[in-house]
Amino acid sequence: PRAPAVDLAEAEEFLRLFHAENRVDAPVQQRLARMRYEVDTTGTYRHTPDELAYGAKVAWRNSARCIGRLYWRSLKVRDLRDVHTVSGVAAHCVEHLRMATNGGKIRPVISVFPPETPQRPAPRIWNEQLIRYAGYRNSDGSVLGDPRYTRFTEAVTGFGWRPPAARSGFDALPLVVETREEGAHMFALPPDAVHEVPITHPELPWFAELGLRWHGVPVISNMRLRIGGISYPAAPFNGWYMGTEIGARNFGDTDRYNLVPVVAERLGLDTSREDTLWRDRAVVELNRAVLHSYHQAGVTITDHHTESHRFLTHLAKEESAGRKCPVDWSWIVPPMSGSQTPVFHRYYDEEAPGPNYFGDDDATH
Ligand code: HEM
Ligand SMILES: N/C(=N/c1cccc(CO[C@@H]2CCNC2)c1)c1cccs1
Repeated sequence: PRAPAVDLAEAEEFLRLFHAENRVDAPVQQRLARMRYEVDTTGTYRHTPDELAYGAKVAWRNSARCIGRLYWRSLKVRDLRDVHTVSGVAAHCVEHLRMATNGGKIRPVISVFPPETPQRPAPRIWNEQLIRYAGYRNSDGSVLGDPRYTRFTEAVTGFGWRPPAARSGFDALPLVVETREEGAHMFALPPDAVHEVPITHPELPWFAELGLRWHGVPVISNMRLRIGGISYPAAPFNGWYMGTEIGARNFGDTDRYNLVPVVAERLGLDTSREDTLWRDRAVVELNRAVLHSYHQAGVTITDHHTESHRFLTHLAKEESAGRKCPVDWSWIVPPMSGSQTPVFHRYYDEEAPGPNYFGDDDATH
């Protein structure tokens, strides 16, 4: 059975938007006629490089959960729609890491691999992010590394992946890429493509003894880019981190590295009762260490206060451009000190128009 043809309404809406927001010499009717002909004869249609680049940028602009949208126009779009093999996808993902890292001055980049078409299914990347750390479950139930990835670690180990001789809490997992023709294949990331930051504290020397580090560049690789009815399931994109993602969530969540009690003890805080606010004091120091370390290492990072102000600037710019800006308050408000940021104290529009990025849990694919 043929895959459902492209949603013509979504395709037309996108092409009209592209023509409206960009200086395009050809009349939109011609472009629409060509698209309809392609959909009728092949069940899909191909975006021009300019349409693809614009679609990826607008999908970012439409991402209601993203606080970092002020720079949506600066996204660097890599058109990799002619890369169909697992080794080609893997090699370009490594190149993506190098381009995005840029010696620490991180550049927002997206790599767009082939879309789903009736003729050929798209390549798929099974990692949630290009760089994630292994989680090794010990017999006593304790975990070395990131507890979020114990199942992924067991799966790739079953596939033949071998951890480093000396396992650590920060061993980068292999990339898993699948195509219909070749099946799923694993690729180790070259260590020099994984830029890492050692975590130290601006005033507390003992912090370094915790032996913490984190990778510089976050690259989301499990979200589907949808543009004008076309679905690109492999389109890894990166920005830079907001410190709270590492300091409050990756290091702070009890089902992740769970470091708040450790830091509280080393700070000598009274952890015997909740109302000493030991958790709040420890998570602040954890976040100060993250921001300090990235600044020391010359790796781009932003704090949740600065990023909140930037986001409200973006919101004002969108409103003066006559566009609605979709915002999911529960994601935009940072996971610590919420009411200390200006994004907390207001309401927003919620509905998100296309193009957009979709997670697997999102209803519409
Ligand atoms: C340039 C710096 C950027 C910063 C500081 C930033 C910041 C963030 C943060 C803090 C989140 C919430 C993540 C979480 O709570 O787990 C987020 C979500 C998101 N960002 Fe951005 N972002 C940036 C660039 C980008 C780019 C380049 C794209 C895509 C082209 C993007 C697309 C998204 C999407 C789709 C989400 C929601 C993810 C989901 O629903 O799971 N962001 N961003
Ligand atoms: N700073 C970032 N943070 C994230 C952006 C989107 C998603 C995520 C991770 O989301 C996971 C699923 C829900 N929380 C963790 C993190 C960026 C990654 C890629 C571009 S910017």
